[in-house]
Amino acid sequence: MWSSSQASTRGVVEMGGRVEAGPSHFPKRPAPRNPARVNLSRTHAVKPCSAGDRAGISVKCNLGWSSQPSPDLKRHLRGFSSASEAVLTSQSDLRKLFVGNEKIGVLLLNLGGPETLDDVQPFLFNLFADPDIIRLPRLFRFLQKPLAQFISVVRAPKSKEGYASIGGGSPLRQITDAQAEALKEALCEKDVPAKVYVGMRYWHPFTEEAIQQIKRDGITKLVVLPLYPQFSISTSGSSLRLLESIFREDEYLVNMQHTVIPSWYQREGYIKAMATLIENELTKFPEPQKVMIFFSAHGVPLAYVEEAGDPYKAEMEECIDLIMEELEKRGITNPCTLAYQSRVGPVEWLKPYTDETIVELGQKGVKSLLAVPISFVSEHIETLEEIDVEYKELALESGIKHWGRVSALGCEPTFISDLADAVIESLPYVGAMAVSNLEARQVTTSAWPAKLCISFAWLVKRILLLPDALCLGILCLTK
Ligand SMILES: C=CC1=C(C)c2cc3[nH]c(cc4nc(cc5[nH]c(cc1n2)c(C)c5CCC(=O)O)C(CCC(=O)O)=C4C)c(C)c3C=C
Ligand SMILES: [Fe+2]
Repeated sequence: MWSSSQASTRGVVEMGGRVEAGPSHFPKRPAPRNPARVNLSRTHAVKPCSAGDRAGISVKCNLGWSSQPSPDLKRHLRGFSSASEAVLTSQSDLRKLFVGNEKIGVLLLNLGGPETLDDVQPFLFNLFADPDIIRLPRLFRFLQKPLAQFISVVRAPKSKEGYASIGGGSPLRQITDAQAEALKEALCEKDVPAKVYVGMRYWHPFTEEAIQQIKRDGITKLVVLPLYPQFSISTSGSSLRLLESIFREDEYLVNMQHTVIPSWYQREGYIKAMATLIENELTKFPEPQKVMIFFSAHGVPLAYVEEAGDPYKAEMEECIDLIMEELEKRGITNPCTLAYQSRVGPVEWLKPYTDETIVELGQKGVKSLLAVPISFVSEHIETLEEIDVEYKELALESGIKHWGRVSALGCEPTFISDLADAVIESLPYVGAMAVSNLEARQVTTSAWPAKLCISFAWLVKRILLLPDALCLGILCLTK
């Protein structure tokens, strides 16, 4: 098991070994229970399915809607049913998935990013206006938007510099669109024709726009798939909460059958694809077996995990255990370490921090480092600028001689095929939204601890680099 301090040291101390993996192998490992997950409808953890099921599927289908399950789909679902207690048992159950003119849609949820430098400030406004990013006490909710306006205006110049250095905007939209297209094709090849939509949280195409298109297209069964492998309140949670509020207001959507795949970091295809990227990158080092595999995950404030029950850290650690187990099966036994990057604000975030860990590794004599971004499946500002430029420079200054970085998965075929399988395996769970779930979620939300609410003043201080006195003023305001 990982702990904050272990993560940065054990792999180093035990050069040639690595931090011990969890006790079981991943096909049997259940997803940890997740108290903070949004219950949009019937969320479920999709379990890995056998690679053998996928072999030989080469049926190209025409675009359009299927009204009958194909033999391939039946085989998929049968495999899933016997392997992991899926709810469908008979042919007539299977047919229920496709009666009449059912239209399957997949909604990919992602963060979104500014496409031009002019978009940066309004993008930041949307981000900071999100109560899952900056939480204000109920009494001060009316300040959310003015505060977001203020912070976004002050932070924009620094953010713009970052986006300017990676070509003038975020590549997220293009990459996510390409992933959507690839997923549609993969589903089609598996004989499950579906439309794939992209709904971004903070920039175009916004989730609301995707939902309008889903309604115009008359989708009747929707699979909601956040593009974050691990669940966090601040990412998938925020997107699902927004979606839930959109659904609640809309009669069509309340009645539309849907399901949510809340996280999928434990899936075999994803784990194998990550392991392959690492394996390939290791060969580029002069002495591959001596390279420290350095997993760098996006951080979240510690209170999200410790107070609000965010499963993010647990899922991250399990994910890394699984990747290392897979590498071990391939005879790769390099040391590894996990650290968290991109913190904003002086409140404590998940530790160890990436920058501090790099310096420590240098001091401990590590000479070769392979950075592996682990919390996101697209290239973005934090891989292209923070890791490739800032952390690389820091590493070289700290005595690291050889630096490498694993690319984000993007449209890697094993990964996309696995996402398609996740969608197919989720179809038996598609069902109508239960009102009681909505109520349950509202209770969960309002029960979030007050500590999260007041920590925002410190966040604001750090984002704006404000002096302590002013920060204390903001803090007093919120108490
Ligand atoms: C799993 C991934 C992410 C988590 C968890 C996350 C939490 C989180 N982020 C901020 C503040 C900012 N994030 C910004 C950009 C950004 N964040 C993620 C992913 C996660 N964030 C991505 C992929 C991106 C980049 C998008 C792109 O355009 O390429 C930014 C803006 C960039 C900047 O100015 O630095 C901010 C600010 C908080 C506060 C938080 C948890 C509470
Ligand atoms: Fe972020």
